[in-house]
Amino acid sequence: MEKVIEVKGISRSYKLKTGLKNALDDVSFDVYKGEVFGLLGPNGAGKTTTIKILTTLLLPTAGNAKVLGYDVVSESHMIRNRINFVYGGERGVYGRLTAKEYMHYFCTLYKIKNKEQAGLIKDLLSLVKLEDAEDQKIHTYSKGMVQRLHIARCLINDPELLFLDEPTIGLDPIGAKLLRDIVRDLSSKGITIILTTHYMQEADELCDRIAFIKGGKLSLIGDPDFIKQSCNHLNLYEATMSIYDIEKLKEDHYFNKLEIEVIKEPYYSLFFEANENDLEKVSAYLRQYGDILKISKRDISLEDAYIYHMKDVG
Ligand SMILES: Nc1ncnc2c1ncn2[C@@H]1O[C@H](COP(=O)(O)OP(=O)(O)OP(=O)(O)O)[C@@H](O)[C@H]1O
Repeated sequence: MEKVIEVKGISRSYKLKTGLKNALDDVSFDVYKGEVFGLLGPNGAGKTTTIKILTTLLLPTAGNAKVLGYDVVSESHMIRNRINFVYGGERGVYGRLTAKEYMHYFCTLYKIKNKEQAGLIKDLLSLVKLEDAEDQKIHTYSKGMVQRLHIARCLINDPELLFLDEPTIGLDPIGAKLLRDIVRDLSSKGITIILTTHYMQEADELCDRIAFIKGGKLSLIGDPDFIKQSCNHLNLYEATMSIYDIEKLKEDHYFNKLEIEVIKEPYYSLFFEANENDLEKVSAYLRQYGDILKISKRDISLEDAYIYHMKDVG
């Protein structure tokens, strides 16, 4: 498989008054052509720093990285024309322009020939489902439309590699779904995509492989199933039952990470982790609190795995 990104031991530190801050610490990974690769981690983990280094906007303080075969430090000029990026919640749009005018402006910046601009703009605005709003001024756009316009803009230079940093942040569920559909569409066209997101369901849906990053270090890398399987030892249950002493149950240390949802008293849904792997034994224990209507072991989600692996992050 062709590697489009090769990261070898990159670090990035900042000098602060309080000492040296390691934003990235000896991170290594590869990304293959055509992948949707997710970088997941809490705020301040080092995701944006990684993306800035790979998009040649920031220099690493140690290690090296190649993008499309070129070194991000010494050959950055060879990389820039062949990649593009969108930061979530990006402002930087010119509200008084229409989408078409905005795209023409960027086409000119990207030195697209005048006679090719109209056709390209039409195709790109239609790809991001903005064809009906192309003559509308951008300040009338919803957040989701603005975000899709950013995507259209970053496709002008026909990039082989796209960096999307929290592309669905602040979007409503329909706007976010539209954007995910576009990401899938771009991926099916062979564009390699590096994605950061705080939405685990989104990462699970879109990413071929995922890297967990915390405290500037890469902690786990693999496809979503592999990441979930890393938590196979967790015994997660969900139950629907009547409970007559909910306070007693809340204090029972048999249940870890207990979440309780009231359906209609005395009926509740319970979500919890137990040290016990045997459903029968867990059911027997639970019966002291009431009658069980339904109980099952729950599959491990990417969010479960994320919470487990990030648990010691403050
Ligand atoms: N210019 C800077 N000077 C000092 N520290 C910085 C600078 N830029 C980033 N950092 C620090 O580097 C660490 C990594 O930041 P980064 O923006 O890469 O995190 P992130 O994973 O993208 O977080 P978020 O999810 O909040 O976007 C943070 O602790 C941040 O405060």
